[in-house]
Amino acid sequence: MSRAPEPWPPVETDLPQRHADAPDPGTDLPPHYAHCFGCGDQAEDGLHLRATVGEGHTILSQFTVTEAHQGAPGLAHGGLLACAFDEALGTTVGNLLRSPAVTAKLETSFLRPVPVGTTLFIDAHLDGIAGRKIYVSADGRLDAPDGPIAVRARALFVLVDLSHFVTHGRKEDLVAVAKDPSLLSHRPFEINP
Ligand SMILES: CCCCCCCCCC(=O)SCCNC(=O)CCNC(=O)[C@H](O)C(C)(C)COP(=O)(O)OP(=O)(O)OC[C@H]1O[C@@H](n2cnc3c(N)ncnc32)[C@H](O)[C@@H]1OP(=O)(O)O
Repeated sequence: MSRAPEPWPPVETDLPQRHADAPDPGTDLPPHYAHCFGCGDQAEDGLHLRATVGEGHTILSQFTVTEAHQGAPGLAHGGLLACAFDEALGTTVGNLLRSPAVTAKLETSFLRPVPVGTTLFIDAHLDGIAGRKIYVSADGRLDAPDGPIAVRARALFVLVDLSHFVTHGRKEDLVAVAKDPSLLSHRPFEINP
């Protein structure tokens, strides 16, 4: 299998415009949903990823690998690392464009093992937009913002209407959110951006 990088983004794109209401660089972002496996503070054994807005088109996230995240003894599970990148990339799209979007495609390259106890520093970047398609990529570094790269990811997110979540979400969870809106982040999306 060739390791030659394929062109990225794979189609012609425009540079995404940061939404006028995107949080300022340096802002620490709250969990977007309390029960989100990636960032939720009520998701036991979740990743508890924390994200801070960076300059330009970037968001910096970090999470610490725990015993609950193992694949092999003492090492993070690769699928779980992919989950962390899905979250970090989705947070980047959602916060900088202020529009709901879902992951359509996620590609991860695992370059180094990630031991339990490691903190991964994930630097995610909005790369391009083509209609509803948003291209994003990220590097994950071991134990420091300038540590060695352990994981790389790139993804296609597709902008969706909020009705996507109402149509497909489990009813009892939607009802729970309606009863307690604090389960969701306090920065609601615009319905018609
Ligand atoms: C602040 C908020 C923070 C949020 C963080 C959350 C992080 C976590 C994010 C997730 O994990 S979301 C959950 C996992 N993803 C899903 O459940 C999505 C499931 N898939 C779908 O619902 C639909 O397939 C989807 C909305 C992605 C697309 O369906 P649509 O009918 O709306 O659109 P369509 O199929 O026409 O695709 C739109 C464009 O995207 C392209 N596309 C869609 N899926 C693709 C794919 N897999 N590969 C390549 N291209 C793809 C498609 O070809 C097309 O390109 P063109 O506009 O050029 O024709």
